Amino acid sequence: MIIKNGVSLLHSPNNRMLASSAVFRRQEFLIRCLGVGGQSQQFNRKSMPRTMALEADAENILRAITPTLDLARHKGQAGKIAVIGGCREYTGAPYFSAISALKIGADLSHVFCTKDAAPVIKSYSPELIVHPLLEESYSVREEDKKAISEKVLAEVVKWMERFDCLVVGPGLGRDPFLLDCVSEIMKHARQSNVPIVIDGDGLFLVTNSLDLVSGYPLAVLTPNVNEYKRLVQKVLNCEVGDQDAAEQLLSLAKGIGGVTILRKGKSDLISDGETVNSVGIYGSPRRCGGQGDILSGSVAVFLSWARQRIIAEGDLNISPKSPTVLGSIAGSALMRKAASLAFENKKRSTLTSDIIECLGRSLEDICPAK
Ligand SMILES: NC(=O)C1=CN([C@@H]2O[C@H](COP(=O)(O)OP(=O)(O)OC[C@H]3O[C@@H](n4cnc5c(N)ncnc54)[C@H](O)[C@@H]3O)[C@@H](O)[C@H]2O)[C@@H](O)CC1
Ligand SMILES: Nc1ncnc2c1ncn2[C@@H]1O[C@H](COP(=O)(O)OP(=O)(O)OP(=O)(O)O)[C@@H](O)[C@H]1O
Ligand SMILES: [Mg+2]
Repeated sequence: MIIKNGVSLLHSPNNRMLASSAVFRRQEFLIRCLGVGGQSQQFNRKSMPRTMALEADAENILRAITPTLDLARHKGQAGKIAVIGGCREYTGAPYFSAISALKIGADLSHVFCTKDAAPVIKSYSPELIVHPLLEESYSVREEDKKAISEKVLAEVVKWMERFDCLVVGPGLGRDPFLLDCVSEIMKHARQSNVPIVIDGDGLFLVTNSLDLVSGYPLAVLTPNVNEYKRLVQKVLNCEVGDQDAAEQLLSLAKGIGGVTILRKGKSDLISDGETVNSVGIYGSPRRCGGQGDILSGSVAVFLSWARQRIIAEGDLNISPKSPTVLGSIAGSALMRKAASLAFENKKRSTLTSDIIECLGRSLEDICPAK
């Protein structure tokens, strides 16, 4: 392993899974430990026993990718996000994700949800653009399914080119017909090179249909404890505790062809199959539902911003380089800072909406608007 200017390269000599993988090719894996200001150190392969994830310099990354506010910019340039989610049972999750994207600084936030969910989501906020497009099996006759599926896809495709990022899954539900339609939407997004953040029931879908994301470098998966467990069982055919956490995440991201995975937990761990970063900024001990939804909207915005900057300016002179990893680190850090701030005020009664209210101030503390 080499640690140089806060960036460490390492490998895992005991990792049979990686060693046996066709893609391993003896390369070394990058683990970021930015901002530690440590001495450069050299390790050879044998002296490094296992993969480690070291803390990312999230605040610097946030500053590097957040666009300045400029009177010359027009609506849409700070990001257009679409959330695919929202069904009869769950209307909060897509709302939390989409409104978080706006509160962080995206210009436009759309929600594509089922017909039942749309009026409810619209009533939470006039800021969101809500499309009542998706259908669940109960409302569709068997003989109409093909035509309806084509209509849904055609409607979403009309908008697709305009989006900087999709978030697929918050409150989507697991209806098979609906998930088939969403698979087609994802295939189209992929053909159009639109980044996709996949969370909640979107992870249920891709765990059962890995081809939807496998090998797509603009995909970010944001599993919670249960979602991660299901992915590990499916892809690595083992259990979560069977391997060191960072090493297992690296194998998993590699196993899905280099997608980025943000494993949520006490510390968030992020890997694209080449690097492992951790974000352990103090968050909140409250685990109320909906915090993962904030995270998905947050990652979508920062990923869009990182990608825009990289396309416009080339090398941003920060590490890591990948826009999906940068977006994940920034999204995680901001969510955790906002959760900590909300908890300071609300303690045991902290709710997801309290955290959303703290997103703006948390970003302002790191990158002031002026
Ligand atoms: N207000 C809303 O509309 C919300 C809807 N949500 C949606 O609900 C759907 C299902 O998401 P879930 O997160 O419940 O699915 P999971 O598969 O993660 O959870 C299923 C079950 O596991 C339990 N569980 C969750 N986290 C756990 C942990 N850390 N350790 C042990 N057990 C745990 C839950 O209590 C639940 O009974 C998704 O579509 C999601 O987006 C959630 O995002 C929460 C908020
Ligand atoms: N033990 C923990 N300590 C501190 N922060 C945590 C912990 N677990 C999760 N988080 C943070 O909370 C956020 C949401 O993670 P969580 O695991 O609750 O997602 P989720 O189950 O998908 O949430 P949702 O209810 O929205 O579906 C993440 O950004 C993560 O950093
Ligand atoms: Mg979730």
